[in-house]
Amino acid sequence: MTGGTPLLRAEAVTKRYGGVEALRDVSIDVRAGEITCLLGDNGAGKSTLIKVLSGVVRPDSGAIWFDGERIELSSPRDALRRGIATVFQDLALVGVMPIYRNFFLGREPTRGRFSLGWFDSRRAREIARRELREVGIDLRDMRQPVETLSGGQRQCVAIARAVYFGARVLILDEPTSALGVREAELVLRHVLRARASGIGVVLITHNVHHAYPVGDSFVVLRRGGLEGTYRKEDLTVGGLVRHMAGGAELTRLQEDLEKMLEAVGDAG
Ligand SMILES: Nc1ncnc2c1ncn2[C@@H]1O[C@H](COP(=O)(O)OP(=O)(O)OP(=O)(O)O)[C@@H](O)[C@H]1O
Repeated sequence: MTGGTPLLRAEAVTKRYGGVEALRDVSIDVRAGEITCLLGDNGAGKSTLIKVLSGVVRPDSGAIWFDGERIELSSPRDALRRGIATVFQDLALVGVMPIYRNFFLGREPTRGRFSLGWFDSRRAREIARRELREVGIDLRDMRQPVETLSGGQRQCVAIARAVYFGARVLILDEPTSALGVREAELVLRHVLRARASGIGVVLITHNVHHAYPVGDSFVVLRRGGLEGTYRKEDLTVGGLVRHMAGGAELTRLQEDLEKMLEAVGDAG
């Protein structure tokens, strides 16, 4: 286990929706300069956990710690103000708007001495072009609508925006789902750069083959509970697949089957 205080920690978090226990006593540590992968089957509780970490839902019980201090996240804005940025699957991009406009959506740089200064589009275009070029997306015209970009490029715009505006924790909700191999690679490279800059990344995915090469630790959820937390050095890709697929339950099933076969053999 890596020492030191985690940047962000959820401790024994429980969240119920009516009779459904979406999360049961789940803990996760997010460390600066590491990628923490959050994995689990459909309905395992991944979305609920990231909603708790990003201030969208309040847990029924449990605690959130940031920089060693216990905090309450009252809203997504509150989380963002602290440097916890989440890129949800819809990416919060406006397809028909130019790339640079999307990059600054709601946070436009202004010119002039007064707060009512006008939007400095030239500067905004330069910044957006520079930031995207840094992650390997070299586009000539920042005025082209964001919808003309590929899925991976759009994902990178959303990530670059969060990083540029000072994310300390970056939560990515299935950023590589529905992407081809090359596109997923583009996004994962970008995620690695975010890690190298000291950001604590939470990467939510179904895909073990995307998670394993980039992850430092792996949190596996199962039916709302914590199946386990593993460090990369203690885990093979096969091991991670087994944890995802049910781990202990599958092992028990295999043992039961072996016993049955032995019994059949003995009887024969
Ligand atoms: N707003 C809600 N109201 C009622 N039940 C909910 C709500 N949100 C989630 N749930 C339930 O909580 C459980 C966990 O759901 P959650 O969306 O967190 O899982 P997930 O791991 O993100 O799944 P997926 O990969 O399918 O998105 C599921 O049984 C789901 O039906």
